[in-house]
Amino acid sequence: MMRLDDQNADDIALKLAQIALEAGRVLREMECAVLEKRIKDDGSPTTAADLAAEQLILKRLNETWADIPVVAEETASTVLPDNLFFLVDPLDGTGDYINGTGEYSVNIALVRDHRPVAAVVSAPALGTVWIAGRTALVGKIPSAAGEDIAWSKVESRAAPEQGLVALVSRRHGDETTEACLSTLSIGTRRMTSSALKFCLIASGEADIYVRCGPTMEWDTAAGDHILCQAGGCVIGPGGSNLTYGHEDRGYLNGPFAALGDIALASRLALPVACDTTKPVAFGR
Ligand SMILES: Nc1ncnc2c1ncn2[C@@H]1O[C@H](COP(=O)(O)O)[C@@H](OP(=O)(O)O)[C@H]1O
Ligand SMILES: [Mg+2]
Repeated sequence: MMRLDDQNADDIALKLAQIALEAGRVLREMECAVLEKRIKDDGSPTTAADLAAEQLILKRLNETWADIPVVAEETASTVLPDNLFFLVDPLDGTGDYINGTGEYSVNIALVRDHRPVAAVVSAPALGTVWIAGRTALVGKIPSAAGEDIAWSKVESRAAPEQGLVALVSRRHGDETTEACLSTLSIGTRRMTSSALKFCLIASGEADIYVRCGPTMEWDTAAGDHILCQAGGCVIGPGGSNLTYGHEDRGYLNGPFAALGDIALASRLALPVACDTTKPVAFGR
C-alpha cells in the first residue's frame, strides 16, 4: 500500500496518472465500437465504455489503496465517502466520446478533509495528461504503455485587461451562466467539453470557466486541484473553495467559476444555487 501524506502527493498523482492512462487505453479501444447508450436520470448518456473504464480504475485503486473508499460516477450509490476517499469520473464528456470530438477525459482525485490533494485529468484522444500533487504538471501520453512521460510544469496566466478567453460547455449551457459572463470583458468564447476546461486554464490557454448549471463532484474535483496548484482557483458563491464528499446532496455541485487569475474573483457575481432552467442551446 502506497503511503498517503502531503509529502508524497506528487508520487500519488503519478500513480493516478498510470491508472488513468490505462483506463484511457480501454476507452480508445472501444471508441470505434457501436456503443448502446443509456440516458441517466440527469439526462446525460452512459455506455459500456464508461463501465469498462470504471471497473478497471476501481480494480487498480484497490490494488494500491485497498482501504480507501472510491466514489465513482457509475457506482456512486454503493459507496460512502470517508475523510479520505477517491472521486472518479471514468469518462467525463460521454456525449463527446460518442460523437467523436475527442474532448473527453478520465478524472481521478484523492480527497482529504473535503478538498482534493492529488489528481489526474487525462485526455486520451487528445494525447495530453495533467496531474497535480503539490505541483501541477502536463505531459504527452506515450504511444505505448510503460514509456516514460516528460512532464513539464503548468502555470495559469494573469488575466488580460481586455479580451478574456472564456471556456463554455459544448453541451450544457444555461441563462445564469450567460448573464455572469456578460458582465465580464470576454474576447473569445471557446466551446470545450469535460474537465479539459480546468486544464486549459491551468495551462494558461484560457482565463475563465463559469458554470451555473448542475455538475457532479467527479466532474470537477480533479480539475479543481490541478488548476489551484497551477496558480488559479475554483470558487463557489461568496468566493469559497468547492468542497467534496457531499453524499447528502447526491454529490451535486453548486455554481462555480474556474479562474486562471484569482484577481478575477472580485469581478464575478455567482448565484447561490444552480440554474435548472431550460438549457441554452449552442453546439448541440
Ligand atoms: N442535469 C445535470 N445534473 C448533473 N450533472 C450534469 C447535468 N447535466 C450535465 N451534467 C454533468 O456535466 C458533465 C459534462 O460536462 P460538459 O458539458 O462540461 O462536458 C457530465 O459529465 P459526464 O459526461 O461524465 O456524465 C455530467 O456529469
Ligand atoms: Mg463527468
